[in-house]
Amino acid sequence: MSSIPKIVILGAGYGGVLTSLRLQKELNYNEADVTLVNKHDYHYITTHLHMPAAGTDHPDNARVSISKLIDEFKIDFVKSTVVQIRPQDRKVILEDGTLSYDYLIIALGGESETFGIPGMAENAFTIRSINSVRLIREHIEYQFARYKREPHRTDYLTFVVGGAGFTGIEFIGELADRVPDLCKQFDVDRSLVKIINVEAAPTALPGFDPELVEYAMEVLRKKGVTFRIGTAIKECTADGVIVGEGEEIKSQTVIWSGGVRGNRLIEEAGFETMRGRVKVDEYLRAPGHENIYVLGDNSLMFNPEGRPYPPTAQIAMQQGVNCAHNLVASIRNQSLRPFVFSNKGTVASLGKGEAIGMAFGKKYKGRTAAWIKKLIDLRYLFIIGGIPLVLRKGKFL
Ligand SMILES: Cc1cc2nc3c(=O)[nH]c(=O)nc-3n(C[C@H](O)[C@H](O)[C@H](O)COP(=O)(O)OP(=O)(O)OC[C@H]3O[C@@H](n4cnc5c(N)ncnc54)[C@H](O)[C@@H]3O)c2cc1C
Repeated sequence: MSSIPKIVILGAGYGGVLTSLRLQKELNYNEADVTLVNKHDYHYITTHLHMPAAGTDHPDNARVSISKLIDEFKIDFVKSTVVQIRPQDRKVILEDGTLSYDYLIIALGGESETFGIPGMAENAFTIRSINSVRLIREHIEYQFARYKREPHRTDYLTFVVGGAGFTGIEFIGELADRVPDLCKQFDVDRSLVKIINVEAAPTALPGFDPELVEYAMEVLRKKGVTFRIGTAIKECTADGVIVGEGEEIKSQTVIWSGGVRGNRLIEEAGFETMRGRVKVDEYLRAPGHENIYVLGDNSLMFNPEGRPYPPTAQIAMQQGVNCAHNLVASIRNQSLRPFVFSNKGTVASLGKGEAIGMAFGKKYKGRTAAWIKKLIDLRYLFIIGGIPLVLRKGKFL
């Protein structure tokens, strides 16, 4: 190891940003050389992306410039795309250069998991980044404009959302709120617009309390959403989806939110993975690599009952804090701290003023849950950017 250890953090999402912020606070001058690499020069607030995707908010409100978050005197930021991780050489290959490291933090976020459904990767949209939601937002408006030119094509006005997990449900809530405005803007009869949610599992929002799930579905049904729960999508084509026993739902807009996997670069680097996620040790390190930490959607950890923790921003943030602590401890030859997840609860938005959630050991729904969701979002802004960021972005959340 060189005299000043080199720490390279891949990805400025929830895990990467929290690791960076903690390191810049805890490390002493010249104790380590820290580099943060990210595809874009902004951090995006993934938990907010369902709004710009549906068009109920502007994409800019879901992103923050990285230079406003980190202290560039303490952390070098490199805007680049990682193309290869080479653990055997302790190097990371970027699209425009190479970085060597003593400690590596992999926090590149997840990718959409299509479970091999034919045509899904090619024909469906996914809600994963600022660029992906810009596309969805524009596409939705375009369908209304197209319908006005070809009024026999009602498939332009049919929106299929695959998956009734967190992302799918939050997006549907926003889309259902957006539709009346679009109908007004394009002089379209609301009854012609269909929002269909198709979910293979026997319930929407698995893991949520059944009473809250029923409430959520009722709220969304009242907004005009049709649920096809317990129905698998067999294929996605350029003309729609094939579901169940071969029924075709014609649609020009399929949004897939049915699954998340880890980043492909991790498998390609030779790490052992399950759906692209590395089963990390109690200190968040990849097995056999004491100098490589894997966080957030790229890591796999199990709860005391032996079930994997779902990939969430909440766990990614807590892992970032723990990872920074362990990096500093490693450099100072102190003992590492095992990661213990502290579940603060989960809230799913159902559109304006409506949400369901479990927090502080209690169930919440309606306006109260929507307020808790807002508080969670504001807390996040405060953690990463303090009061100035809360004042700048908070009003949009
Ligand atoms: C619509 C939606 C709503 C959600 N709502 C919630 C919620 O309410 N609560 C909750 O807890 N979780 C929620 N989640 C899940 C949560 O957003 C993720 O679990 C969380 O973002 C994971 O954090 P991460 O640090 O692993 O990765 P991410 O936050 O995804 O960050 C990964 C970063 O790596 C960058 N990157 C990727 N590939 C490369 C590359 N090759 N080179 C360079 N940079 C790269 C990306 O640009 C990104 O900045 C939601 C997810 C979605 C999609």
